[in-house]
Amino acid sequence: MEFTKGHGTGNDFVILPDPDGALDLTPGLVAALCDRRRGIGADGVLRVVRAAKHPEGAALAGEAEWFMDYWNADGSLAEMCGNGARVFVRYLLDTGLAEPSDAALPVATRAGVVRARIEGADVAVEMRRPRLYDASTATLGGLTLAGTAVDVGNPHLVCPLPAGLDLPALDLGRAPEVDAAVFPAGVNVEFTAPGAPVAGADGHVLMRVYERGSAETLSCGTGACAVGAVALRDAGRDTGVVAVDVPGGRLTVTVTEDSCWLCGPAVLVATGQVTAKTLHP
Ligand SMILES: N[C@@H](CCC[C@H](N)C(=O)O)C(=O)O
Repeated sequence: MEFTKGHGTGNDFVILPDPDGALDLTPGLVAALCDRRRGIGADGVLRVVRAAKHPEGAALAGEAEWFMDYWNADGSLAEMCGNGARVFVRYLLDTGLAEPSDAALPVATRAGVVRARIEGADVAVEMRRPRLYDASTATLGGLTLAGTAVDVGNPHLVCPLPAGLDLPALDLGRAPEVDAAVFPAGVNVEFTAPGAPVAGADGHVLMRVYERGSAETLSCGTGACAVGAVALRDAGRDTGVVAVDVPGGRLTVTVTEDSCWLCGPAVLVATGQVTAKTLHP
């Protein structure tokens, strides 16, 4: 099996080219590939498959040639992955599966079609506008934090830390406890603190994330979009630009009237061959 390894602000992926949807990708194989000691190691898998050849992509084949079949490291599926979409587009362009053009490149996902463009060394992806829909809480150890539930195609809970709590000191070694009635399918939880003003941005937020299906990661693109939307709401704004600093770097989130752009670096670092048999004892 041929693979490429890539990342966006340290959110890393094993990319599997499978244009015709021939690969028997299972939760067990995904978890084995993502294992950081016994496999290649990653936060998730991106299968690159023609939309027409994937049961969940076929309906979108008229709008996008490629379907991003995204899997979390534990072998679960997710609707959307913002950094994954940016890395996916980098892969399509670098391998010649898509041509660079001035027009935005459409990619089909479980959350619908997203559109991407290259901005210098960065890849920007336009996703749906985050929908803030509820108040809830996350409990970490003995600490319960208030947060806002946000739908970015996948579910998020954004919890700003009260003054006096140190973001780097949070222990994200275990999953935060959340309200299963609000998040029946689980949730990605973002913890935030205010950042110093950044030129050209309406807001600046520092973020750490505990991802559903992948534990703590160095970055989460949809999470950054959720965080950006909450920061704008808290500043009394509907639209604007927010710089979101994650442990893996900086993402720029631009919330417009009807969509959300996520921009940042997307890098391919290695290619190789892996044998499913070796991964599966
Ligand atoms: N890291 C991703 C989000 C991946 C999916 C998430 N863990 C979920 O289960 O919803 C991103 O960059 O958005």
